[in-house]
Amino acid sequence: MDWLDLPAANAARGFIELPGSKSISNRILLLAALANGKTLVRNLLISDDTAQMLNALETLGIKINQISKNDYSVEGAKGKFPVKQADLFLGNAGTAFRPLVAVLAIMGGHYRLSGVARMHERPIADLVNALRQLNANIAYLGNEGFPPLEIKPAELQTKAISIKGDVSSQFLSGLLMALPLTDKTTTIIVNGMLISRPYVELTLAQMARFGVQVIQKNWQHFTVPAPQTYKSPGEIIVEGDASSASYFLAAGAIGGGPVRVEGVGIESLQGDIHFADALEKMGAHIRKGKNWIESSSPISDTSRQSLQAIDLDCNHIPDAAMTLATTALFAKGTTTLRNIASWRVKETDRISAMAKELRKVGALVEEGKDFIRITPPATALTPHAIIDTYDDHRMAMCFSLVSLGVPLRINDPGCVAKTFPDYFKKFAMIVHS
Ligand SMILES: O=C(O)C1=C[C@@H](OP(=O)(O)O)[C@@H](O)[C@H](O)C1
Ligand SMILES: C=C(OP(=O)(O)O)C(=O)O
Repeated sequence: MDWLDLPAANAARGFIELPGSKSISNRILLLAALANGKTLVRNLLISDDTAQMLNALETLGIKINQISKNDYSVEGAKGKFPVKQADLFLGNAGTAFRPLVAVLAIMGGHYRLSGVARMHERPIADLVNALRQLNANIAYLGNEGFPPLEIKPAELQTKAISIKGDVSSQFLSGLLMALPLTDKTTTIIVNGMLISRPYVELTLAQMARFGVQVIQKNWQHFTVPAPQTYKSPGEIIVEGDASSASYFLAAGAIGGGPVRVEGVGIESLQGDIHFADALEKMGAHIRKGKNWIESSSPISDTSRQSLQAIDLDCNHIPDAAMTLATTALFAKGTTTLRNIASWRVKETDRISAMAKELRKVGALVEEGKDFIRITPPATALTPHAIIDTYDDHRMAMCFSLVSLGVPLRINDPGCVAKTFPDYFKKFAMIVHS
């Protein structure tokens, strides 16, 4: 295993152009592949997760051309993938795996979908159960309730279906994107709590860009008129990734700043732009524009002051909330991040991984089923900790912030390739000693 030694830095300031949003990139690729007409996708995120989606779509017979580094043209297949039989490997990309299961279940072909070992531990039963209500033919090839899956052709029955929303919003997003392609209108009822709601809003917004409408009564009741056709909007520019922005904004709030991220701003639909509001609650100075956000440390008349701890329900920002956990190391008091049960079924058990690694730098940490509580060490952070990253890009990126206090080693830094391959190069551009 390789590692990266980060020296201690005492300031953060600068400007970062964000890579494209993972969530938007993979939605746009899928919808462009299903659309009528050719779509030019600009500023696509180039990372493991988007590579999984691109490879899968090409395997399914979609013609995709790379025009320049981040610009791709996608030839839409008018709602039907040309290839009717395929084995797809999707790594650990939830934004590829979940929507593709939903779309392929209604495609009338024979498909197998698998991923890395961790993907085979990430639940998918709620989505499979919803699709089975439509009479989709889906079998578990390994453990019941988890990938890998096999999908076979089936005579679909359209009707009202229900889905649970408390494990992952990606199941509902997948259904919403797939159902317009069926023959008849379906109603979806969400049973119980819907977590990570901004991602469902993002799904509906991307579908609307392709001319497809969903009638929504509230967040528990959706009617998907069908058949509908996705129509290429011609050109789409993918906005910057708001979750990736969180590390730089936190650095600005901890290390003086200003740090400005360019690519997302007040008009963004990505839920993770609200990470900036959480930083503001901690005392950071935040400025926002149409296409940028900037952070600086709290300033008093006389000196730079430290951040304050917060107690926050993080259900709306599940990914950026992880950044709050390491930012809490630089805040006065005890920070509690609540309503984060989904962390346990993502790239790793993120509550347990975060607790274990935070303790290595001297924090006092309490964890529960759906919360984490962090008190920074009374004196100073422990220098030279060796941080394990659990093949979780966000663990690696979050812990880079510790270098604003003390030097540390980050094991397997390459795991950032899932969403941000040149993260550490960009991080080095804004930290100064
Ligand atoms: O739909 C999406 O693009 C995502 C939804 C969220 O997952 P959950 O809905 O499982 O919380 C988020 O954590 C993930 O990184 C991306
Ligand atoms: C949870 C994440 O990824 P996925 O899309 O694989 O669910 C993430 O990027 O933090």
